[in-house]
Amino acid sequence: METRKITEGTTEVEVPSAAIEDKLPVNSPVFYNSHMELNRDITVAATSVFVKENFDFEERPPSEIDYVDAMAASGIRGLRIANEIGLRTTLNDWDAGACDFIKQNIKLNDLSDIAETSCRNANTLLHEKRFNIVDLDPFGSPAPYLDAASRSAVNLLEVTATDTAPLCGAHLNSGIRKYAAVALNNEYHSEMGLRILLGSIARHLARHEKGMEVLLSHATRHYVRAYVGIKSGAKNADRTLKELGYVTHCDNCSYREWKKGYSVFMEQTCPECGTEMKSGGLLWLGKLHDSIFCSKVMEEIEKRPLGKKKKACKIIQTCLDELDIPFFYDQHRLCKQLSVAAPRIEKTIQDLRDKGYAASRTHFSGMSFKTDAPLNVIKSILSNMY
Ligand SMILES: C[S@@+](CC[C@H](N)C(=O)[O-])C[C@H]1O[C@@H](n2cnc3c(N)ncnc32)[C@H](O)[C@@H]1O
Repeated sequence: METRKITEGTTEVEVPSAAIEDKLPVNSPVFYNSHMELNRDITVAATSVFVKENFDFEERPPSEIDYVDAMAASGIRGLRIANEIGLRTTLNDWDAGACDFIKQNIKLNDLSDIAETSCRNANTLLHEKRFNIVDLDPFGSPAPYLDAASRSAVNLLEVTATDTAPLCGAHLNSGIRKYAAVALNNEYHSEMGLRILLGSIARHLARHEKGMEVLLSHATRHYVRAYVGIKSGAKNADRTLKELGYVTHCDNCSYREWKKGYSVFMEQTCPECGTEMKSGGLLWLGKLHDSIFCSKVMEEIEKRPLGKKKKACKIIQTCLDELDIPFFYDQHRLCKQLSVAAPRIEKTIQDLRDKGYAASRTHFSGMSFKTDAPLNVIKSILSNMY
């Protein structure tokens, strides 16, 4: 089989040439997606910050903190964690061909003292063994692995989901089956997807009497990614579950309301235009980022030799600047409803701030913004009628 060496950060791995050349590397015996280098760059920076800043890890050398790359493929993600941060790493994949590549790549990076191969079903491994940090990066949905990962993870859980159709409401029933939640497929569907995933993670952790704190989460290209710090104990689990709730949305005029809680009463008729509204949930209505954590991730990205430094900085900076409330407004959609030309997004944000409201751009979409202003105020500003 023809293979090629590729480098990400300061780590080199050998992968089948077919994995690099194919547009969708489905014909390769081992999966490698170069488009996910950005995701891995952020993983290295975020994991490094978590380890440095975590109280529980004080005085412990990185080689005593264990990280599992539960779906490792070539091993690139976990090898970067071992090589670039020095954590004790388990690289797991149930595919024997992938494990051959992992073994070879451990040797290639001279990491045999801190990295080991495991060739098992991720669920079996995670149900049997606790790891300080668990990383899930499956094909498609992480839903089948969330229970085992929630049981295993002691300090940090990192999850990628590429099944955006169920998460964002495009495949409604699939989303209900996988995440036990109704996702609304409207203009803020990317934020909906991230919040549905976080809601599901919170409920899985709660079963194991663990709460969570969202340190960083983002929706980028075809995937969503979450980094959640774990707080063990029933009280923390109960506190976390209080951040879940429901949203109602009017497709006609974009009015939306959300409420935390399990038995909340919400208006079904839009108070703005009288249209029947749609309800979504259960989803995470808490914060999507921790600003101190994100500032440190930003500094870490700046310091490190990362291939996608510029893009990574842009994502984290926008997350940092983003008003951390649900849900963003799509300016084009609002302007279409009003039959007015869309102004520059900066102007809208400034106008909202000038009227005393909080407003910001959002990492979810360049043509959208977040604000605490009511819909009627936003619309009068957009139509220059305020
Ligand atoms: C998306 S790839 C992982 C990519 C890798 N983390 C990276 O950053 O390049 C998913 C991998 O999970 C493996 N996999 C799928 N289901 C699994 C399971 N139940 N247990 C263990 N590995 C699994 C597949 O063989 C595949 O190599």
